[in-house]
Amino acid sequence: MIQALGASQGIAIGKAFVLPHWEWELPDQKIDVADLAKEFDRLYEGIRRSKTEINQMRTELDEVVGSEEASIFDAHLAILEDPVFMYEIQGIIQRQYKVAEVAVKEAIDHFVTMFDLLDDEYMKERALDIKDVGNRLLKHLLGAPDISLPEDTQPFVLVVRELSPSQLVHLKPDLVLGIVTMVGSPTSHSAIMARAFGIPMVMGLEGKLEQIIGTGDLLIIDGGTGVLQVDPSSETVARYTDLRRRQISQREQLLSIAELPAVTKDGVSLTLAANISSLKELEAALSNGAQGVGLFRTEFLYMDRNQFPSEQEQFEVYRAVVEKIKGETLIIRTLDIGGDKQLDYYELPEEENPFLGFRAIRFSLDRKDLFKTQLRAILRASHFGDVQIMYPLIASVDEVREANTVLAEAERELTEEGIPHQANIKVGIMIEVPAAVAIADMLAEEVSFFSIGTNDLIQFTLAVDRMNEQISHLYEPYHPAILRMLRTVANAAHKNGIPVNICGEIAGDVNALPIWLGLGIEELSLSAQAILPVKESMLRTKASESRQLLEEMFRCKTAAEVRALASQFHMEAAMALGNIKPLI
Ligand SMILES: C=C(OP(=O)(O)O)C(=O)O
Repeated sequence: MIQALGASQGIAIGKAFVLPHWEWELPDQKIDVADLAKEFDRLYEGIRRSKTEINQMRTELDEVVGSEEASIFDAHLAILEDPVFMYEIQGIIQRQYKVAEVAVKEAIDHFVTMFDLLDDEYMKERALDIKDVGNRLLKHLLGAPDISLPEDTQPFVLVVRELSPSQLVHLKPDLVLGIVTMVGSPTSHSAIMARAFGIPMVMGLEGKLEQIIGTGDLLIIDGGTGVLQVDPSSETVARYTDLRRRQISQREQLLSIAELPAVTKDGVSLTLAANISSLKELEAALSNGAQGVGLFRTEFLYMDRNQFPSEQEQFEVYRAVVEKIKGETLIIRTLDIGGDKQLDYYELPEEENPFLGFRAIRFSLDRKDLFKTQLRAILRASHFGDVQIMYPLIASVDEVREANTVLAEAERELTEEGIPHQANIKVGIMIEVPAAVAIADMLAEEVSFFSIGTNDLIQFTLAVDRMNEQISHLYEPYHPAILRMLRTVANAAHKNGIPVNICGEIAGDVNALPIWLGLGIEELSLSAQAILPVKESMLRTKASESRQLLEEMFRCKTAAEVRALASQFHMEAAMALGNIKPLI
């Protein structure tokens, strides 16, 4: 068994097809000075063909999975128009008299090496984009065919060193059972698209691909746990076949509770809202019974494009979302850029610790022009439904007040311009910085709700980088320190009569449900796939028993003890109903 990173849920069992690395032989010749112009013409023709092809793929993808995913190709077009990339290629041709193919290859290698050295997940993804675009350009210059997948064979599990979005777009979901890549992280564009296509995927295998898997090997991949089995025994195949069948039928059965209210056995309700970053994700969330949106990560509207989105563009998206959720609440988080989320068209300063740096509300308060544009768009959308605003990474009362001053200005402007919007829009904050926990009582007096961003709160509290695989075992949501922080925040909020939401990934862990019920949390905001499992858990859980369990958890000194209590509670409730049997 090999442990990799789970990037797209689901189990795939099938024969491997190992995609060869995209490498071509390049002509080993120099050009005459007199032929320079001709060589540039060849380069420009290659660029033109590459752009046409990318535009075609963009249109195809738009039809299949939607414009959000298709916009990945805007980043590819931007590379072909990037003056720095182009100067590098032109410079090599002009100064070293190298043919266009060699110049393109050297430019790709130069930028990819530079980005890889940065040891930054985002830049590594950009390196992958450059390689993808550069290879396409090379293909056109050389007149080489596309590397194609077997079309007329049985469905297979695709194994590839790294997979670019443009390779992924050509995959036929009914032929590709699953995907294994050596390189990449679950936040990469390829992983996002695999999830959109519903193809199970594991990423980040260590070692040499060809030493691990060969074409024709039988593979099992579990995109939920990140487990990969190469040439498994017949017992393992039978076990995973059964697990796969049960996962599929569990998902189908769960759909039957999509319309039921999320209420515990003893009548306590908890709103189960959705975390989304696009309209496309909203559709999946709604079909899973989401009650509104608890976290709209707006930064994705700012990514994969060439400039900041205008007020009108943002307004149209926010309005479309609030209209789609029909009377439910939409919580829009203002731009949380920085950290691992960068913009191609705006250079954020290079930082030693970007997660602790110039990001989120700090960026917005520095660029009040951009912040006000976003607030105006949100306010305008608030005329069409229940929209609330949420500021990210708040660490002080001052930040809330300063942000509210910009909000008041935006509101005044709209009033003066006669543009309709909701008066006194509700404003809440993310609680994700330990300082905000310590002053939660003071912050609670300033805002209408809290939403605990456990992803960041855990990394900051435990001093464990959430992106660092080497210390991922220390990233522990069930740490007693985290439990205590959650209690501090819940108590401060409830004392001031404001609700508390949880929007970090831990909200989707069914074992954690008694913690939320015990603390009296009002809303969980979840990814689409997590909504129904959590609801199912709620329907067979008693809030009164959860409160007792939480008391016991608070007496535990280690995360392992807390975890054991949580999972035992969950298993007992499930087994009592006879709807869970141990999976493995
Ligand atoms: C929801 C959160 O924010 P992010 O978008 O950074 O995951 C969080 O930190 O829990």
